[in-house]
Amino acid sequence: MASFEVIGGNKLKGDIYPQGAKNEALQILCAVLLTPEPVTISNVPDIRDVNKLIELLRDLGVKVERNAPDTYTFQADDINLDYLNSDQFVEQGRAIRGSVMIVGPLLARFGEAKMPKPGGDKIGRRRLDTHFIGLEKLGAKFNYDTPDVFYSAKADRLKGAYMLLDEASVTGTANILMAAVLAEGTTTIYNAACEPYVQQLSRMLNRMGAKVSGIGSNLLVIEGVERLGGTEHRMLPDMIEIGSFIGMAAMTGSEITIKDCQIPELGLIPDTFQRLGIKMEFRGDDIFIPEQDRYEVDTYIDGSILNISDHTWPGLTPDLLSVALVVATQAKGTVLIHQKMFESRLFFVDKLIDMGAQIILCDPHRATVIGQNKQIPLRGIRMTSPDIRAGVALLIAALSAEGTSIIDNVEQIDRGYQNIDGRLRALGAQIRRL
Ligand SMILES: CC(=O)N[C@H]1[C@@H](OP(=O)(O)OP(=O)(O)OC[C@H]2O[C@@H](n3ccc(=O)[nH]c3=O)[C@H](O)[C@@H]2O)O[C@H](CO)[C@@H](O)[C@@H]1O
Ligand SMILES: C=C(OP(=O)(O)O)C(=O)O
Repeated sequence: MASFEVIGGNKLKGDIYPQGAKNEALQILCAVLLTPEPVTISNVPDIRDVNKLIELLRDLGVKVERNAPDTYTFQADDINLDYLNSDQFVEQGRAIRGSVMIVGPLLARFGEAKMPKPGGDKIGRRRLDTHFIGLEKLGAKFNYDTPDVFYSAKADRLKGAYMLLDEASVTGTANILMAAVLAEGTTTIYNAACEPYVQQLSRMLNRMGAKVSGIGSNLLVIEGVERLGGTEHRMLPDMIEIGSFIGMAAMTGSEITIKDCQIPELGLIPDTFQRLGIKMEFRGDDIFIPEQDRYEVDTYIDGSILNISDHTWPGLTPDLLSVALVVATQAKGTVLIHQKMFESRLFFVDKLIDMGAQIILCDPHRATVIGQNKQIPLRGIRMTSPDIRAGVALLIAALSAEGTSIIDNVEQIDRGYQNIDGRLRALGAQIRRL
């Protein structure tokens, strides 16, 4: 297990480029299974979860060529379905959340798929009913009854259907969409997730010859086609990384420019940090965060305490609440952070409390943060990164803290942040991988 040693309290300065989006990459990579033709993808982040999925695809028979550090060509013209029965596949599938999205494409193209319970963060219950019920509506038959939680599914040609999802699951929508594009007839997915990731996937599928409409809304209509062809696709910048950098700049009182952000795709993210008091300027497509020694939390119009909570897109993504929470610890004012979707994502506040933050964990979903207005800085401690976003929030806390912090289990951070220590050092951070 690797660790970071962080000597906090330094101001950072400079430009930083966000990596390609992790959660988009996991969808887009699975979509290469839908065609025997080459698919070239650029702005692919060099992070653990994405590299693990690329390895899984390669082992499944996909030809993988790395044309540049962030660009790959994939060709799925010789898939070895027997690989799905191997122990190695089970191990790979269990290691990442995104692996579940091979099921839709495999069912659509080959009529069968297998899948262990996928991995990802242990941040609460992460059920897959939405995926499976949607695929069943298209005609797939699932077998769930295995003691080692290994799902298998079969289908003759899938048939389009109407479905109202019980929740707007992000990976669930992507999985069903990737199956529906090759189904016979029309599929309607109502209460679909509409994150930029799903929009990007839909546009890529259309470039491959699919007929997806309603992109960006919660009503997707898909007219099935016989086959899909190759395409080129460029990943969006990672909006969660952009939000993390905004929070990091504020906590460390640093002047930072986040380059090429595709600002129109960020939804409520900039607004949320502005409500926490962080000043920013949009300079073309860059976000400039000026040096600020203090920032003050907004209240509602009637003067009541601000509540920052997650919601399905276009609401605020749950993946940034840990960062918003850590930023609030040094703001002037009080904020209620309400994590509605996941029940185990706020427990990391214990570590922030050990660092001196004033937080009341009201219940597993809600924490009240009483900001210190930078009068009492956090202090460095030794801590463990419990999940990817809590990990980055603790890293931001450590960068702002007085003294030295050690963060253990940084593999969690490496799942989604490319060479984070190197990139932060380039901004002047004192961070070392142990
Ligand atoms: C690989 C990937 O892309 N992971 C993301 C994806 O996970 P993933 O696709 O696994 O998450 P889902 O969208 O399925 O659901 C996330 C959680 O929110 C709950 N839920 C979901 C929708 C809803 O309308 N109401 C509701 O309560 C679900 O029950 C579940 O507990 O989306 C999550 C929600 O944005 C993000 O945190 C993850 O980073
Ligand atoms: C929870 C996340 O990832 P995963 O779904 O891969 O666990 C995340 O990206 O914040």
